[in-house]
Amino acid sequence: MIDFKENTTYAIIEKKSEVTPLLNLNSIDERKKAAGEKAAEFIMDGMTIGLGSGSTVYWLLKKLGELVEQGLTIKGIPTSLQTEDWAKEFNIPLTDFSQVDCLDIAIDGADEIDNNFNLIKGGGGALLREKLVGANAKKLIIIADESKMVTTLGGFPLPIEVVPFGWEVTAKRIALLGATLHLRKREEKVFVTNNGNYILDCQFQTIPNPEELHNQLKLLLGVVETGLFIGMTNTIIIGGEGEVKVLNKKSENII
Ligand SMILES: O=C(CO)[C@H](O)[C@H](O)COP(=O)(O)O
Repeated sequence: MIDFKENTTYAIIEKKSEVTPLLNLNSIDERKKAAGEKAAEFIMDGMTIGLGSGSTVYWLLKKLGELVEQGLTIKGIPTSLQTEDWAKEFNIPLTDFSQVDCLDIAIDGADEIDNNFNLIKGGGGALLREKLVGANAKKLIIIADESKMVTTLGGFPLPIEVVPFGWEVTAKRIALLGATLHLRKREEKVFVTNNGNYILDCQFQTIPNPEELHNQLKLLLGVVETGLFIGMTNTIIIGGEGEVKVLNKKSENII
């Protein structure tokens, strides 16, 4: 586990990182909830918001639902059908990219976060829509419990979305890059993404250079998108033991 207070990677320049002590954050779920609820503080009236996917985002949506009930005016673009269902359950108004060119903010979970705030995403299979939404937002905030923080990516098998046709040959080409992989299944049936594609879960030994690997993968015919999110976020909110931390990445443009 990384000690953020002593790790210089998280030197604060743009905005001070912040640690809010909270009691009783003992379980992973409580930490996810704390991170999700903290993220709601970044939402302002009138914003259009990219709504990520996963169990941490659930808590954000629940909180946003409460704020909407109290009069907050927002619109969200969901990154999965599950998120769309939750947003509807919490009465969060929705929109889409036919109405909105650029989102004010997107908030999403992650499966792994490295020292440089690069991410592995796609554990829930929503990586393509998540990347589209994150890439079309002015700011992407990542929310997670502390267990997602790693020094180097690759402990979590990298999800890669591929077209169903010929997935077997696409898988062989990915394996040549050094991965052990399998086709994702749920209850013994092939898992199909919200875009009608398949997911290959690819275990690389480690991923010391995520950008290079992402670029290599994207050159392979049949690969739709990878779960590597590189340089897309400067802010992560981490629920840890007894506290929630807002960490801002050191900006390379500021001396
Ligand atoms: O990338 C994702 C889905 O595609 C999720 O954001 C990621 O899997 C984290 O999920 P959780 O908050 O449930 O741990």
